[in-house]
Formats: sequence, structure tokens, C-alpha cells
Amino acid sequence: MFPAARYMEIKTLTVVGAGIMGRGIAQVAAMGGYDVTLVDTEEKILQNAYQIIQKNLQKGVELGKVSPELQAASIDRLNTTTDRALAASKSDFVIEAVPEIISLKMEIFQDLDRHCPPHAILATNTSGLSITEIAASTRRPDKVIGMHFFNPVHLMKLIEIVRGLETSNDTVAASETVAARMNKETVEVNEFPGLVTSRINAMIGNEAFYMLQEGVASAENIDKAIKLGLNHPMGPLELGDLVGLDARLRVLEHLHATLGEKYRPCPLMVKYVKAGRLGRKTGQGVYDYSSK
Ligand SMILES: NC(=O)c1ccc[n+]([C@@H]2O[C@H](COP(=O)([O-])OP(=O)(O)OC[C@H]3O[C@@H](n4cnc5c(N)ncnc54)[C@H](O)[C@@H]3O)[C@@H](O)[C@H]2O)c1
Repeated sequence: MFPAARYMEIKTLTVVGAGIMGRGIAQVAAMGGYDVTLVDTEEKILQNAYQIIQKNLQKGVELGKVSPELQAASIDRLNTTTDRALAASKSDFVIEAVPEIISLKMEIFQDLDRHCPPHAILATNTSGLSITEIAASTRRPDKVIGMHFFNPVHLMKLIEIVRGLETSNDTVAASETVAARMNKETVEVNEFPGLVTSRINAMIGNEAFYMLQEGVASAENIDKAIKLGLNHPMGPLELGDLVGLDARLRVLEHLHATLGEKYRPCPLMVKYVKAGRLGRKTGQGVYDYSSK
């Protein structure tokens, strides 16, 4: 049992990074009733994210899953800015979703720590980096935690709540509250490379790439076999394209460095990333999306 929670009520939530994950997190946070500020480096990235959130909410209304009132209120609660320091200074809770590069995340956490009020909790959506290492760049490691969301954020039910070495019970409790307001289920995981889901997923995706490289079967047939034979909702190669092959590669490189040889990234995946074939977001990955 946790002691009675001793965190301040969370009203304002900032999301840093308006990419695939950040915009989804901003959407579910606004739907959960928080005043949300979405931060990125360029205005045009923010405008794009804002439009995608609007489109998702509209689709939710058309499908009868979101009420028009919730749609309007969520849009009302959502702001965007390129001024990270200003957003941080008004935040009770921050969720970082910038690319999976440890030096970038540490730099951002150091800066957030400088600008956020002392009570603010700082969460990272890292897929596999060390929460403890990220927390060490701040003076509040007890208030740093991992919240690992899944893509697409507005549809996927789970968040892995990840404890770093010094994450406090109050920080875990506050993050559980935020997750519940976002209408998500949680599992608590102790920090370890790749957590539960990324480690298994990266291995399946890597193995599928090795099969493609070895000519075991076509991409379509590898995906079809895993979907229809093993009952996965998506094939590992189409999932890699959805997640982004650069993000997938970074997770594998980290698992390889920390857990050993069996996680060595498939050379074909490395080649695709070098060619800029990153998946859906660049129009081509394993599959070609240019005409879709
Ligand atoms: N894509 C997934 O399926 C998935 C799932 C779970 C977790 N994650 C993790 O979420 C994080 C983000 O992944 P993504 O797929 O959304 O990446 P993405 O590349 O789609 O988005 C990252 C965004 O961060 C922005 N950014 C870069 N530097 C910044 C800075 N200094 N300040 C503010 N914004 C900055 C970029 O402009 C970009 O819009 C990564 O750590 C990734 O491992 C991704």
C-alpha cells in the first residue's frame, strides 16, 4: 500500500515533443481535463500536430466515441508553443516525447528542472532509455518517472509506469492518477532495458527483418503469417513502419549495448534507416506509402 498521496493537484500538463507520440499524449491529456501545452521546436510542427489532434477528435465524434462537448472542451484546453521555458514554468506535470537520444533527453530534463515549479513531476515517454540516468540530470530525481505510452496513443489502452532508482511512491501515485484521467490502464515496471513490451517487440521486429534479409518469405507473407498464424493484430514489419524504423533501431541498439549479442540490429534495418526509409512518416519503409 502506498501512503496517502502527497503530491499537489495536477491541473496543467506540458508535453514536450509534438511528434507521433507527443501529439497523442496531448490529445488524451486534454480529453482527461488537463490544461495542456504542447511544445516543439518549430511552429509548423505544432500546427501539423494540432490539425492531427483536431482530425482525431472529429473522427471520434463521427464514430460516436467522443461527445461533441468533449471534443470542444478538449480543443479549448489545448495550447501550443515553441517557448519551452515559459510552458515549463506553469506546469504541474510534464511528459517528454522527443526522439530517443539520451543526450537530448538529459539536456531537456536539466532545462525543465530549472524552469518548472518545485512540485512539478517530470515524466519521460522513453521506449527503453534509463529513467535513473535521465533523472540524474535533475535536482529532483524522486519526481522523475517513465510513462511509456503506445502508438496510436488515443486508441491504445496501456501505459507502462516505470520507476527509476529514486522515483518516489508519491510520484508513482501522481502518474497513476494522470493515467486514469487519460482513461488508460497501467502496469508498474522496474527500470530495466526495454521494459516488458519494447524488449519483446524489438526482438520480434528484428527477427522479422532477419527473415526478410535471408529471403525466408516476402514482407507481406511474414506479416500475414504472424497475423493469421499467431493472432497478432499487426504484422511485425508493418508495425515497424508505423512505429518508425529509426525509433525501432535506436531501441535495438540500446538493448544490444546493455543486454548483449542476441539484440544486434539486423543489417537490413540499419540500411533502410541510412537510406531515410523510416516507415509511414517518410512515405517508405519496408512498404511503400507514397501513393496512399
Ligand atoms: N513511435 C512510437 O511508437 C513510440 C512508442 C512509445 C514510445 N516512443 C518514444 O517516444 C519518444 C518520441 O517518439 P516519436 O515516435 O513521437 O518521435 P517523433 O520523431 O515522431 O517526434 C519527436 C518530436 O520531438 C521534437 N523535438 C526534437 N527536439 C526537441 C526539443 N529540443 N524540444 C521540443 N521538441 C523537440 C521533434 O521536432 C518531433 O516533433 C521517443 O523516446 C520514443 O522512443 C515512441
